[in-house]
Amino acid sequence: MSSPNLQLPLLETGIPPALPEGFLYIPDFLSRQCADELLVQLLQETFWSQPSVRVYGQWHPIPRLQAWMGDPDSSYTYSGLVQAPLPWHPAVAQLNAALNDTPLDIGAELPPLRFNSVLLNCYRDGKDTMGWHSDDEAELGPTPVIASISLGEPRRFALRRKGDSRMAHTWELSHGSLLIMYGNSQRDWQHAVPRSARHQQSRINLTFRMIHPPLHGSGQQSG
Ligand SMILES: O=C(O)CCC(=O)C(=O)O
Ligand SMILES: [Fe+2]
Repeated sequence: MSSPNLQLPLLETGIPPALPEGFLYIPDFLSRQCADELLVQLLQETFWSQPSVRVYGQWHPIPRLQAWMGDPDSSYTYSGLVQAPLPWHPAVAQLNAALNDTPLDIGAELPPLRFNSVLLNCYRDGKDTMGWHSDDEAELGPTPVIASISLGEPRRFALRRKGDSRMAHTWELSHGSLLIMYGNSQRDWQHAVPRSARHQQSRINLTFRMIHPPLHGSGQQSG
């Protein structure tokens, strides 16, 4: 997949802040055309579902749509349920291959981008959200590398330090952007996609992950 520059206008918060160690943001990872095509294709062709998760003893449907894709051995425990992955959508497999081939020279100790699964989230509009969490489940290993690709309406992404309820960083993840979380990002930080009244369009986010068997994690996400 080629990735010439995206020429998107700078959005209100389009200039990302200086990010803490463990976060790398590349706004123009995909070309505009590639991002447009992927968005339409994945909105239509993904087997989206809206699972329920248990929060303080009560079951609630998650506030967005979701799908897991990956190699057959990459099942994942999510809020106590073992999730078997869907097979790779060809376009998502191609994106994974493109990530594998992406050279990242950021002067940090970043292992190669190798992933065996991807979690897709579809935010139908600004009412769909992702609550504060870290992707720190045991099967992701102690210092997971997660590659997050955003398509569609830019939504605000927020970071806060674990143990501190104040938001420390927030910026919009643009159409076709790539955010890499690595190192101690999941140990030290939580992230979220807050609800937003002014967003009306759909957004898809793909988080590529490497899931290491044995698969005995107890992943909990706060919706
Ligand atoms: O939608 C996003 O940008 C974040 C998704 C996320 O945090 C996750 O899938 O764990
Ligand atoms: Fe996450």
